[in-house]
Amino acid sequence: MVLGWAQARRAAYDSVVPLTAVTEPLAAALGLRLAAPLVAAEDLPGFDNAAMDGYAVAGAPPWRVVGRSLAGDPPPPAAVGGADRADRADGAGEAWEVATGAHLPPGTRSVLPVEDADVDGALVSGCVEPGRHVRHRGEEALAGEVLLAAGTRVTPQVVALAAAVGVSALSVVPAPRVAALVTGSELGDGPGRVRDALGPALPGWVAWAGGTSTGVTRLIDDAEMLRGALGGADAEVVVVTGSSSVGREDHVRPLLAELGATPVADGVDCRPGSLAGLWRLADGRLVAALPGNPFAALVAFVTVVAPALGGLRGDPLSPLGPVTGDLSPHRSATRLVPVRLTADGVVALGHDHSAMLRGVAAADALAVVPPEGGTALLQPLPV
Ligand SMILES: Nc1nc2c(c(=O)[nH]1)N[C@H]1C(S)=C(S)[C@@H](COP(=O)(O)OP(=O)(O)OC[C@H]3O[C@@H](n4cnc5c(N)ncnc54)[C@H](O)[C@@H]3O)O[C@H]1N2
Ligand code: MOO
Repeated sequence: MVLGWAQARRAAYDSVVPLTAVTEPLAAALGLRLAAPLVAAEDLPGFDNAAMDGYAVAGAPPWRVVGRSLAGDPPPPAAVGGADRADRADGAGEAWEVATGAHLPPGTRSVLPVEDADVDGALVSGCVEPGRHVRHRGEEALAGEVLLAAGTRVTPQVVALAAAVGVSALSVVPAPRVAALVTGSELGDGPGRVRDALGPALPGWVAWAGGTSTGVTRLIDDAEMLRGALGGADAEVVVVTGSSSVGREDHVRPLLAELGATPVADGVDCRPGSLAGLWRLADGRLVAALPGNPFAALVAFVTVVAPALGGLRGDPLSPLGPVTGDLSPHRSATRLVPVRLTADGVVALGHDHSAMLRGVAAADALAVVPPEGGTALLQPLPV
């Protein structure tokens, strides 16, 4: 069934569930969604330590410097005495010179920053509140504590937190794999042929939408070749460009019907991109039809492929914000228009027919213009 543009986008998203979780090292998990909560493996910090370069002390000044604790040093021995000054000839408590991040020597409670310290030979004095400039074991996280919920996107900051709490691998929803089949006997270089614009673009579109491209295969217009390539595509989503229309050599829809594929969207009421479609095969794979006309193919990609990939990754379907601008609607269908963003709204760039590329290559985004001339929305473009 032909769906409205927003309906098709929603249907593509709703047609999938997140892929089965995998465990990945931190670097490979970047950008994916947590499939399980992030749980601290260790306390953070792992031990009481100095928050400033200076002197670790206890009790009232003055203090006698008895040692040095640098970051990375083993914990200093116990029995540092801030309180035992009564035993000392000069009446001073003890201080340890400490670096930021160093173990806080046992018996000390505060760190006097070096710039606040008066040093007189082996004696240090200065003013510091009890407990100041100390980071306590577990004050940010305790081992076993849930730090982030499942569904959180693994940003570089999440990677940093995981590493800090001793977690080196994460349970994540993997990126869906996408195989591209670019059909067209006319494609190629030389007189009378048409240069392939989509094959070079598809890996970038897939990466932008959060998929992993497994490769682009060029096919001539042949039903059996398409059947073979579709059957052999090892991916969650197969994107077929061209061959989506009703001509003698347009094999996508007849083949999908023959295979008994279930339509999610069979045509979209938009211009360009009306021939876009998405189906589910009996084996669970999705097949997307992208019209051969390049701008139409991109519209189809953002309409049905990108939302499906988002759903497979466990991403939410992002709401599209309204835009204003001088945008002329189509009489009956949603129009997608390449636009540039300005402080006063959007400006249509032209070159926006189905077979064109100049408009969209120069555009910041697409304006999604409803037929009745209501509020237009801003659809981001692959970057
Ligand atoms: N009788 C009808 N004809 C057409 C209809 C229709 O409703 N009834 N719809 C038109 C629309 S809209 C589109 S869009 C195209 C879609 O055609 P196909 O998906 O079947 O694609 P092709 O026929 O193979 O190619 C169309 C056009 O695009 C060029 N092309 C194809 N692949 C590439 C590529 N990889 N890089 C650059 N250009 C490509 C191809 O040479 C054709 O010019 O159907 C209309 N016809
Ligand atoms: O699918 Mo055709 O684009 O309507 O441009």
